[in-house]
Amino acid sequence: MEINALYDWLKPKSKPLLIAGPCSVESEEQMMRTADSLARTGLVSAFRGGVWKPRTKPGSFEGIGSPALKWLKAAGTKHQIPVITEVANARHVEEALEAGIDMLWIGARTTVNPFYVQDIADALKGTDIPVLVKNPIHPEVKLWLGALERLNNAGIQKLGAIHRGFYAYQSQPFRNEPKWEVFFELRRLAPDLPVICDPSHIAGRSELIGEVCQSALDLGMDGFMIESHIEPHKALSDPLQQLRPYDLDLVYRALEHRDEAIDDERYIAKLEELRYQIDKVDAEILKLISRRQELAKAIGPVKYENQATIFQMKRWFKVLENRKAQGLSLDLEDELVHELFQLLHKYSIDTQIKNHHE
Ligand SMILES: O=C(O)C(=O)C[C@]1(C(=O)O)C=C[C@@H](O)C=C1
Repeated sequence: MEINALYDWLKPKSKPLLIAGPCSVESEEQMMRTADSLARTGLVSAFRGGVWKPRTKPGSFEGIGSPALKWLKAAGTKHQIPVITEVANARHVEEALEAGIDMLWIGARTTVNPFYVQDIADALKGTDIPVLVKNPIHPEVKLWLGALERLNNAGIQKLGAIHRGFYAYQSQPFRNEPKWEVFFELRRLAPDLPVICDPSHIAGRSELIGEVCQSALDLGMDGFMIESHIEPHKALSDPLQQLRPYDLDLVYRALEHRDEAIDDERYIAKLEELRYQIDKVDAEILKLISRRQELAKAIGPVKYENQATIFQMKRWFKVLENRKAQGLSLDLEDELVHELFQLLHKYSIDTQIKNHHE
């Protein structure tokens, strides 16, 4: 993908980038008062505001719709700050462009559907408006990238991704699971793509937003889109996850900044020493995994000759239970051991199936 560098198209008021504004634009007064307060922080590089809101249940507040576009735009014009809203179809795109909205985002529930994304991309042909794409609700990195590629193919080069977490049945303590590993994979596949974090949708509760922001910075994300409302308790959508502008300012200023590359000799020497040891441990792990796979390969024919199933439930439950207990005594997290052995077991089974078919 041909992607323009983030700060070529969005002048930052602060770094990391901060986009903030209400979940929904509810009235001219609410938008303007929120924007006035946010502008006073001197931190906000763009105002966000939802105009068309995709809600889980019918009967919830679904946004003011088109009339709210001009309230959002007016707030931006007053403070000379670009404004961004969510679009979910070609009609939204046309209306947003006509109202002079400066940037667009595509929501998680739209990113999941290539038909919707293609419609939006077609409607954007011939423009060079910046577009940010939220991750699909489920952790499918190729679908996320696919949406960005559709926009890129339509000529949009001012692109970015928004990591807003992933739906999980009973996610705790957050509303959406961060699954940071999906971000690592996105970075690997598209290293030049700006990625910002939406801690409001991950956290779901305003008191957890600082913690999520710090994690995002620790991992090297480029900025944030955070929901902020002048009076969160009166918000018509997502009241629990919106911060007052004053509190947003406190949260942002408390963050500790990090850089991927640090130019300090002692730091580099210490890092290299520890990485050398990690390399050695990894080599041992790989040798052991290779031995485990060899044993799995040897077990396959024994089962085949005796018409036994490859998957052995009782043995597998015992393995898992026993390894978790061993892990506990080595101070390893239960989940780490669980996931690790799930993976080893999966490949052990795969190799037995493959071996049998060869
Ligand atoms: O014990 C076996 O039967 C194996 O094939 C090994 C193994 C494992 O990898 O640990 C793999 C498949 C079975 O479901 C149970 C355990």
